[in-house]
Amino acid sequence: MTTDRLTITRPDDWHVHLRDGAMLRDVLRDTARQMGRAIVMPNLVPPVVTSADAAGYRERILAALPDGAPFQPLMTLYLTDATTPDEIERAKASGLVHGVKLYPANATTNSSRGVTDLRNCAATLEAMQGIGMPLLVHGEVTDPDIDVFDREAVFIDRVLTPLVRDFPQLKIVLEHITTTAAAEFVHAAPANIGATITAHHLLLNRNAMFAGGLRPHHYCLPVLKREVHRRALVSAATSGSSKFFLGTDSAPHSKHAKEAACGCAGIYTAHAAIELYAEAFDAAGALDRLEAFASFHGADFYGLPRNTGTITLERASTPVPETLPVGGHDLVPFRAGTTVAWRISPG
Ligand SMILES: NC(=O)N[C@@H](CC(=O)O)C(=O)O
Ligand SMILES: [Zn+2]
Ligand SMILES: [Zn+2]
Repeated sequence: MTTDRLTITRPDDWHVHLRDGAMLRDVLRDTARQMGRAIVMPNLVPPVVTSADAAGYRERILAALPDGAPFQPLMTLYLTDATTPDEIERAKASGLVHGVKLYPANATTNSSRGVTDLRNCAATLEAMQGIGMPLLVHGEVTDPDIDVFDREAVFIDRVLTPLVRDFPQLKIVLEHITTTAAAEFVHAAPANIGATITAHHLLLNRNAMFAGGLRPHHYCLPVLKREVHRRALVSAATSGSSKFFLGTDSAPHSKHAKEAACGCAGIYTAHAAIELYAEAFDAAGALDRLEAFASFHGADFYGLPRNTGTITLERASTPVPETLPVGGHDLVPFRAGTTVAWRISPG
């Protein structure tokens, strides 16, 4: 029997880029339309490195929210070589900061001030472990000798495995996992290790970057992988394991920044996020597992209450515009000019 309507507890997005300035208001509307809360990434220019930065950014988000939207931003700090244990204490005491993000220096968009060597952060990681502040990880090595498709797997061997050994109580979220290696690592790890999975990594393999020509709107980091990896991610997301939860990594860049000689990494999915996950779960015959993945596992991992409201999804082929106006520029959303198979019921 196929399900055409599905009511679930309002989901949360445990990894999203809302940006700042002119872009913020437009992308926030998409996220706030469906998500109860979101873990907001700190890779602004300049990055969100102190609790004071996070509090200021949170105020700008709240000011940009549509009236009456029941959305709560959950703030993060950007870890640098210079982040102190005191800053972690302040972050915890603020009650606003829910994670600290590790970007290996130059691994991805706006990561130039990221960590050059995790050994510089030992005292800070110790403080995070002690007070239960999660470390959120962009898990790719930056060594130019490592093939771009292997950067996540090598990160797990070289960085994550020793990190878990040295800080066994540290809560860690391996963000936007893309490989069998990552799914297996997280499955086998203790309960303090979780992972987010994006909709686009559940729906696409790397062929999508080269379908009939170069497709910059399918370029993100970590880059799309082979079909065998996509299948492993679908298995993990639909397994029912509480270690895996929804994190869109919706990462807006303007059309001109993507369609360029050196195009930016990032895929925009916030306009249809839960709808795209519904497609992926439906294709796997696992719609009954969507609610726990989207609305329970993340909240439980972060030690936050589950949302109480609901949303209803209905099966209906829904067009996606060629472009969306975002901050005065055109942005090309995921599925631009085509359709998504689900929509949120208006009534
Ligand atoms: N995922 C991406 O391709 N890009 C993200 C950064 C990130 O999450 O690595 C961005 O900020 O644009
Ligand atoms: Zn990342
Ligand atoms: Zn991201």
